[in-house]
Amino acid sequence: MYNVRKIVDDLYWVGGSDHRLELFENIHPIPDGVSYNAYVLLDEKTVLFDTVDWSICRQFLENLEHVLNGRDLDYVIINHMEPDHAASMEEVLLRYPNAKVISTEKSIMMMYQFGFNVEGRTETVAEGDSRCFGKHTIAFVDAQMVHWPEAMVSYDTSNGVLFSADAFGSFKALDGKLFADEVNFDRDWIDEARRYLTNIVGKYGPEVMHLIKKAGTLDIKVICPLHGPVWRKPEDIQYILGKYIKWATYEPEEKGVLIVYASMYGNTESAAQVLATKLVEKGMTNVRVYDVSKTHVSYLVSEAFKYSHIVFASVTYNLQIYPVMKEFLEHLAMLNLQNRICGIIENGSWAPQSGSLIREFLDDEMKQMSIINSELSIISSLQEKDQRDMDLFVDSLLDTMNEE
Ligand SMILES: Cc1cc2nc3c(=O)[nH]c(=O)nc-3n(C[C@H](O)[C@H](O)[C@H](O)COP(=O)(O)O)c2cc1C
Repeated sequence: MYNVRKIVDDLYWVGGSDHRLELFENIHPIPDGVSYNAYVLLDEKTVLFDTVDWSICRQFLENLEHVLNGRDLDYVIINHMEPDHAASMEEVLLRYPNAKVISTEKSIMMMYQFGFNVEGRTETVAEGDSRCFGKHTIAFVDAQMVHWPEAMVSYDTSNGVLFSADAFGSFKALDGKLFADEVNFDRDWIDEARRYLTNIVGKYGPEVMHLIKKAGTLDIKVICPLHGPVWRKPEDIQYILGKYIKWATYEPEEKGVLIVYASMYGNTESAAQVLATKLVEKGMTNVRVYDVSKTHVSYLVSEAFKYSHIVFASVTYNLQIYPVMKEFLEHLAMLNLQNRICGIIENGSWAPQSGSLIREFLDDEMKQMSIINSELSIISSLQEKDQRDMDLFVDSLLDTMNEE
């Protein structure tokens, strides 16, 4: 059965939600599912914007057929070639043999790379080009490295609809609620939107800002992303733009302390909990504590983008940083996270090394990660004798709170 929604006059959502996939990009857990969005414009010509992941291809094709309602499909505009959006393209071209594909040169090259038979059916566009389909004229804007090199966004100059590719997307299935104003986004969606952006696009902050600057010249009324809700209210669009600007410029959303610990037998964990208690007792209640071994790194990355301060508390492991903690640090570096205030707590029972190694990593592999001047080095377990150092550590963290 078809399952479509009208967005504005002439424009329909024909995508779908997927609760089956365990790992997005075979890395990121998606316990709340994900949506794959595609859109159909009915004008003098009919235009499909992007397709969907194989997993919901059948639903998508039923939706497409229903909205076309016996009409032929004239164009397929591909904004992004990642297979979670382009995988069903071939099926569409087989079923609609008159359809032409409009996309960037790099995108069309990738179509051949992925083995799609598009011979004689493609039309290359670049930034500044536009195509008229009747009442609606679509302008094309480069979105290179948001987050692939071939990406573009499409803008309907007649109604202000921006087809934003992966920008402004989110994990989490739609489950019928297509519009951001149909959910409590700041309560129920923001964490999955942040986890999606920071892990999938986080590395490309400058490119996201470049796209946002270009989008700033457009009179955007509706944002139709490839995942997650559609944005149609000015105040909602301002809200998500504000979040994107913070994430893309690596600005923390909140003044607070993210404590991530690596502990095998509970002593470093205990020290992390003592730290949390002392922070709260001194009035800093915006504290989150995570066990690096038990929390998927995509959640830790997302939290690291959210908070202003990060404490890395790690055991030493065969003279190295605990491997799972090192992996977390490497994810942060790969995603270009920067501009955070950090604290380091090390634990070792004969030759503690993790503290100096974490400091070295933050200094050498990341940017503007300022480390508070007091460090805490624990020998096996936190003892009464360590209280003073712990209190100095807490005060040093809090002092930087006021500096910002
Ligand atoms: C497999 C293993 C390797 C360790 N390697 C080191 C080491 O190289 N240097 C050191 O000082 N302590 C080492 N330790 C001790 C831990 O760093 C830590 O002091 C101990 O696990 C207590 O902390 P926890 O209760 O948080 O795990 C090691 C412990 C284990 C189990």
